[in-house]
Amino acid sequence: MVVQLEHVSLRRNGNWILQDIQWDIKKGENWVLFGLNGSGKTAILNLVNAYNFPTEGKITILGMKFGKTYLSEKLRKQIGFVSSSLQEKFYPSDNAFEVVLSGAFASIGLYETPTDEIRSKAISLLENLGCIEYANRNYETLSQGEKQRVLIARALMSDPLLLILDEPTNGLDFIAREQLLESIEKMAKSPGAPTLIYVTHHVEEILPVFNKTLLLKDGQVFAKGNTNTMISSEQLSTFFGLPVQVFWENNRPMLSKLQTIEQ
Ligand SMILES: Nc1ncnc2c1ncn2[C@@H]1O[C@H](COP(=O)(O)OP(=O)(O)OP(=O)(O)O)[C@@H](O)[C@H]1O
Repeated sequence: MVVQLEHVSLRRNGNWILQDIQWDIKKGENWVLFGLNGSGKTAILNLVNAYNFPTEGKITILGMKFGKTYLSEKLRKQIGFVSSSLQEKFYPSDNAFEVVLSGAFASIGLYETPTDEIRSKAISLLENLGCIEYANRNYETLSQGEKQRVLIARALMSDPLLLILDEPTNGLDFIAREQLLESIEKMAKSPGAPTLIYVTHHVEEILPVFNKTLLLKDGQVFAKGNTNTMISSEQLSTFFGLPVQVFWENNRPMLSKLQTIEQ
């Protein structure tokens, strides 16, 4: 089991943000965590990353039970995390290559001298993710889409067993989004790829490699299972409380509403 959440609940300022979450992620599965704004997606990720501890319930990640202790450095490196909120944390003067290299040391900024092996690994990840041509550019000069790809390459430097992609297409235009999704699909299909969790509130971004989906609503699991059953007109109409239609084209879903939404 890669991730196991057993009856997990989280309370903040007197409110239950998550309630009784049951979620098992097995090797060979890639999950979409789908929910509207405020449904608790970030709260779940913060638990899986061990940034927060649950108020109730048990969490086991990569065979390690989380208690009220810090994660070992080793386990921390086995969980990759890519989020647009990370983009602000790098030193503007670091180039893309240095940002990727820093992933080998789980550091922001480069303080250790990378070995030749680490350097060649960074180069091949930059190539695989289609960012080699801007490897020497300052990170701050890259577009949002370019930054996201560099961050994925960085996360892969430590050979994570679990990689969390938190709304990675935020702020991307259609072309940049599709390019990023293609890179993610290629990476997910490559040998030794990590188990993926893809967090989104856009149905259109769900790639065929994401065979499982958890629908999160108001801090609770609304439903979970195979993506094609979860992302269906029937299931999503109940989920949104609004009649919607899901169309599948080239193994990708598209969503359209069937009536006006009352404000
Ligand atoms: N420290 C806190 N105290 C009180 N409420 C909180 C706290 N942190 C989060 N919340 C609330 O918990 C709910 C879930 O928040 P969370 O950020 O996990 O949602 P989300 O699904 O990631 O949303 P989005 O898609 O908008 O990022 C929200 O209603 C939020 O206001």
